[in-house]
Amino acid sequence: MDHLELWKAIKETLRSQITEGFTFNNFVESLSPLMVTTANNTTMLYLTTSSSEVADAWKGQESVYFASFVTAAMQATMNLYGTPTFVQPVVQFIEAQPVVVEPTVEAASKPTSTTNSFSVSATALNPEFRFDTFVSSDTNLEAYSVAQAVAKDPGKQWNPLMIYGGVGLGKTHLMQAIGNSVLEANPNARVKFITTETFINDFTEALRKSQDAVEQFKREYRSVDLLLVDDIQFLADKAKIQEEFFNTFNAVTEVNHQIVMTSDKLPRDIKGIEDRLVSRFSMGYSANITKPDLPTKVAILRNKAEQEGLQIPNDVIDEIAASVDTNVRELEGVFNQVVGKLRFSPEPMTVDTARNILDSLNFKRQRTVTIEMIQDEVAKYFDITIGDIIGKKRNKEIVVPRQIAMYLSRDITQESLPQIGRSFGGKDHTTVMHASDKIVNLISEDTTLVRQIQEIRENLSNS
Ligand SMILES: Nc1ncnc2c1ncn2[C@@H]1O[C@H](COP(=O)(O)OP(=O)(O)OP(=O)(O)O)[C@@H](O)[C@H]1O
Repeated sequence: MDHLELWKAIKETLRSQITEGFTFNNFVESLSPLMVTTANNTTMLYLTTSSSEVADAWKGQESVYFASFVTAAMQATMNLYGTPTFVQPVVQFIEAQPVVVEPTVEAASKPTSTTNSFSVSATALNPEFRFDTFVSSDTNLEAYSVAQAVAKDPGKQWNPLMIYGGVGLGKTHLMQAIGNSVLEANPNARVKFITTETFINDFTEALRKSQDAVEQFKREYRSVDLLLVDDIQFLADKAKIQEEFFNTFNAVTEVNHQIVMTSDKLPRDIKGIEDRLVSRFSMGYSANITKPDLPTKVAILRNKAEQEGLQIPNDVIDEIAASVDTNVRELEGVFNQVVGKLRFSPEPMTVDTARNILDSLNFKRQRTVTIEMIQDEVAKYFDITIGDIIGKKRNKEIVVPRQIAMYLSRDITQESLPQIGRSFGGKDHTTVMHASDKIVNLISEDTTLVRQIQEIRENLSNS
């Protein structure tokens, strides 16, 4: 769907949902779609307005009202078309002439013409990705602190900086926060943010065009003060591109300019990356970001609500945070959906209405499962006693359930091996390790065991 069709469909949705709101209609009518892009599983719709009042309203206090309506309608429209991405409408003020919006990854990487002209891509930094909008906690503190140090003194101690971790955990946010911070301190700094995909596209395009284009590619990629490269795992198995990246890397770091990269894992764990690149990447500092715990998720949502001027009851925020256990991108997406739907709903914004919406979106509150709960469930399932589970009997009818309980305790709870051992009648941590390894090995060949474990898991989540 292009930006025109998407905006038309959104307007239809808005029309069918809004009964009052003359001002709102004026607001919607003053917006024009500029382009739509999708990156990092988020679809962004850029809208422009020539009304400074509308632009101010979008940014100011009224944004609570306008933005959440437009976001919810955009999400509803995308859902209708079966596109499960997260959405973000962006409104920009333009004066009489249209402004040129810097192309994002996809737009930028497309060839702009069929002539021989060549230009490398420029991707704008997201102005929202700043240090002050990033919630730091134990799960990202190391990356957050080093990123701040790099932003303060780029090209010095931590070069290159590699931020690695799972999908949607804030790697791009932190990396761009460095860029935004460097530009704030020095607006003339040459900061270049690209995804690895853009690098590959640019280089391939330059090779296809001419030697001059390749020279231009080299000049532009190598003459930066700060190079931010997202998702370098996509360099894997691309020998020619890796060679060019290696040269770019050397050119930038040799003159003490800074490189920051993100990746889904440590470079040495990415298959298909040449050793010399792995060794270069390991020269600086690698910082890991892991999944946020519950207090961090709550803090992220409170922060978001505050930034957007939304009055959301604390228990509603807690309920959303406890229900999404994947990553921050999904957490924010679910938050937007729940808050958007609550706004359309005639029901008051309570934890019960939020719960109903979460149920309809298929998000269940994650309960904290304890070792004791697992022992209890396993004992019930196999019709034995807790005493058997934590005791020392060696007959098969007891030993296998005990091993299953240890395996599940290791898999589901956050407890350490020694702690699990203590909870099983003071056993050694190696006993727990062997027991759960045994089950892991058996799972691959024993379908009855797989079914039993599955049923116990289901019982645990339903109890
Ligand atoms: N600690 C945090 N505080 C505030 N917002 C966060 C935090 N972590 C992640 N986010 C938000 O979550 C969303 C996803 O983050 P981001 O795009 O940086 O993830 P990523 O790790 O780069 O994911 P991917 O691997 O898919 O590229 C962004 O909107 C970001 O602002």
